[in-house]
Formats: sequence, structure tokens, C-alpha cells
Amino acid sequence: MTIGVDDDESAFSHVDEGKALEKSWIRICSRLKGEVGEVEYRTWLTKIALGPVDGDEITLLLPTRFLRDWVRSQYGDRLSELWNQEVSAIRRVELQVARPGDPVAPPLALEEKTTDASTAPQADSEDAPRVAPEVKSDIAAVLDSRFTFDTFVVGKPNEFAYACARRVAEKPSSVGFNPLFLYGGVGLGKTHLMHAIGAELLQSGTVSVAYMSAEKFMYRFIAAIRSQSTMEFKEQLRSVDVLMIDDLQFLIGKDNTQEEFFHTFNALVDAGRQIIVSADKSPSDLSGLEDRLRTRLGCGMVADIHATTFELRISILESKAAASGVVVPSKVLEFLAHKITSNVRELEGALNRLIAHANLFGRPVTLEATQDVLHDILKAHDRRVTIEEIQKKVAEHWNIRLTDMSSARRARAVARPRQVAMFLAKQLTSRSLPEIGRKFGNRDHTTVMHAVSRVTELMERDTAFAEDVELLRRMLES
Ligand SMILES: Nc1ncnc2c1ncn2[C@@H]1O[C@H](COP(=O)(O)OP(=O)(O)OP(=O)(O)O)[C@@H](O)[C@H]1O
Repeated sequence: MTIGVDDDESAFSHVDEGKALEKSWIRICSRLKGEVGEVEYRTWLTKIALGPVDGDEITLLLPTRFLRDWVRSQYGDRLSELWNQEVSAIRRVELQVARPGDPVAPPLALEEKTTDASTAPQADSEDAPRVAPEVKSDIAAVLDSRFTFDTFVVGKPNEFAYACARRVAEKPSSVGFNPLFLYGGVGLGKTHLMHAIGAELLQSGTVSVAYMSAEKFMYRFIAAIRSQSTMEFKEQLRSVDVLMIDDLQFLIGKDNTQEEFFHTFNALVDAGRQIIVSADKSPSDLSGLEDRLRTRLGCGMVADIHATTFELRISILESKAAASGVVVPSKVLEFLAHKITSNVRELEGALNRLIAHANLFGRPVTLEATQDVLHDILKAHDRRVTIEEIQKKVAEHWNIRLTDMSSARRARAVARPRQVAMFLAKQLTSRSLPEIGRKFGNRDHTTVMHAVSRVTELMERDTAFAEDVELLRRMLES
């Protein structure tokens, strides 16, 4: 082998070259797995075997042309980068289809290889029909068993979305519920609800369910184009009873994929099949999606998952703490629910960390320990937003003067934004009601309480207003 950079050259001339490469490969696999996630890794990357090194190029072998093309298009650049970081002399990665006698799997598995037949492509022979069986298993719903209706905690902000999801799981394709469009901010339970619907439907054993992120949909589509098998791909998609697409906003700006999705969508709905879609915004706000697609997406049931309330955060924490078997005092739960308001994922992450800590050290969870274990998260949240920032953003949004946040004016055009700012201050900061009141022209804490309940009430009644408040919240948090 001719590797031209000194460090690597000496390394390879003194130790067993093959072993060193295998070690590098294991590290690369481990990094890739962390980057792309378990399912993606198993589906596409466990089939790669190490081939020879020639000059600055390493060859990686794949069992079929389809897999080679896919890995090349999706991971080719990243593989080159990672190899180059591991062995600076390697500057290029060549992906080839393995020939008889070549290694057919990674020489050293990262862990026990338990490639799931339902998710992995069947890549055993170049002559075998390449796409049909692969895509078929590929679009089958791979659901997270933790995301069920039973584990979903229902509260005011998500009760409507939950009821719609339940309804669709009981009676898919009912008039008025097709498509079901779930939308809301990051980490508020959209994926959880979709998986819950899928799990419920699959239990019946009679319904075929496909679930994938919009991103995956696009990659499948591109792969089908590359392998000239778009017809098979379309047929696969159009043969399912229920199609779920998560995070649809990903298709913004991807015109060809949108077009394909639009046709699939129409074919399925026309054939009386159920579509379920999630996104971070309502169909009308997904600018960048074609108008005809947005219109059709809004034709069925559109359900918003609002930002969590304090009460919902407490219920979620209680339920997750109870499931863990670790006793978490209510003071700690309240503290967390006050501090971590952004989304359920973060809240859950913080609680899991506390529980893991308690289990590891066998110590009870206390408020003191919580502040200690979570100090980095708590600091980040404290820093996140100030009342002054909230007042400024809200004033700009409704085009009022900043001084009106503290003025005595009671005209609705001024009073309503002020109430929203108080509401957001309560949601996004850890300030107490009297502290918030003081920042709004020395108002009493009961005025802040009134503002919070008034805004909550209005958000429930008025979707446009709720979206305004939600938008402000997201802007302030970003
Ligand atoms: N109401 C709830 N009850 C129980 N767990 C919840 C609830 N809402 C969210 N979660 C949990 O929070 C985490 C994040 O939820 P999920 O992945 O469904 O969010 P998402 O809205 O799909 O986010 P993203 O926009 O990032 O895709 C999951 O672990 C989920 O189980």
C-alpha cells in the first residue's frame, strides 16, 4: 500500500495494517451510527465490507448495485470525510459491488448484528429483483413501542389532537378525518401520536401501515429514480391502507418530491385510504409547499398541539416518574415544570437524567440534587430569555410602543399585547408573578394571573391568536 503521509505511513509500516484499518473502520461505523441513528445505520450501513487500499483511496464493498448507489448518494461524502479524519492519507472512498470471494459484511461488527428483517433491504444477490422487496419492507412502519396512547398524557394543549388521533386509529378513512394533519412545535408529541395510531392499527392485524419521515420519503424516492424503479416505489406506496408522513416541512423547496407526494396523496385518498401527516406549522403556514398540496392537506382534520401548560408538564412528569419506579418528590416535579417550559423532549430528558443519577448512586432525588445534577440545563434555560426581550418582541409584533408594556393605558390594542407579554414571561422565564408584575409598570401579581388565564382562554377559542402567541414563543426561544 502506498500511503503518502508520514504519520500514517509509519503507523502502517509498524503495525498490522489490516488491523489498524479495521479499528479505524469500527470507529467510523460508531460515529456514523451516532449521526444517522440506529434504524438508518442498520438498514444501510451494516452491509458495507472493507476492501483494499490503493494510494489515497480505500474501497468499500456492498452486496448489490442498489445498495452501492444508495450508500454512495447518501453517505459517500461523509464516508470520505470520516476516513480522512481517521487516516489522513486516505482522501477518497470508492464504493464497489462485491464480487464472489470478496468480504460480504463488515469484518468486525460494532455489536451483535441483529439486522431487522422488516427494515433491512434484502441485498443478497445482484440478480434478484432489487427494489420491490427492499422498498416494501422499507416503508413498513417501524414504530417505537414506547409511543402508545396509554403513555401519552392528555391535557388542554393536546386534547384535541389526541381525540382526533384516537378517532383515526378506531375508524381510519372516516369522512372529515382524511387526511389527519397534526401540527405543533418541536418535541410536543406529534411523532408520539402518529406512532400510537400506527400501533393501534397494526394490532388489528388487518391494516397495512407505512410510516416514514418526509426526509426518508424523499431519499426513497431519489433512490427509486436512480435505480429506475419509480413505478415499483409508487405501487408500494399506493398499496398501503394507511400512510403516515412525519415532519412534512422537510419537503419545502423539494419540488419533485412534493409532486410525487401530491400524486401519492391523491391516489390514496381517492382510493379511500388514510393519510396522516405531521408538520411544525399548519397547512396554510407551510409557505414553500405548493398551493394545491397545502389546500389538500387542509381538507381533512387539522389538529394543533399547543405549547404545554404548567399543569400538563406536571402530569407528564408524574406519569414518567411513576413509570420509572423512582420516587421524585412533587417539589422537584414542580421545579422542573417551572424551569423547563420549551418542550416535552427536554423535560423528559431532564427527568431521565435525574432518575439515572438516583439509580446510579442509590440516593433519593431532592431539590438540591436536582439543581446540582441539572445545573447546565437549568442555566441554559435561565439564560434563554428575559422579560425585556419578551416585551420588545411582543411590542414589535403588534406594533405598539415598548413603553406601553408598563403604561397605564387600557385600550385593547395595547392591553392585549401586554397580557400576551405577561403570559410569555410566565411561560418562558422562571420569574414569579410579583416579579413579572413589577416589570410591567409595577402591576400587582393578580393582574399577571388574570393575564395568564385570559390569554390561555383566548388561545383555546381563537386559532389565529393562538398561532400568533405560539409564533412569538418560538421566536423568543430560538
Ligand atoms: N403528552 C405527552 N405525553 C407523554 N409523552 C410525551 C407527550 N408529548 C411528548 N411526549 C414525549 O416527548 C418526546 C418528544 O415527542 P415527539 O418526538 O413526539 O415530538 P414531536 O412533536 O414529533 O417533535 P419534532 O418536531 O422534533 O419531530 C417523546 O419522548 C414523547 O414520548
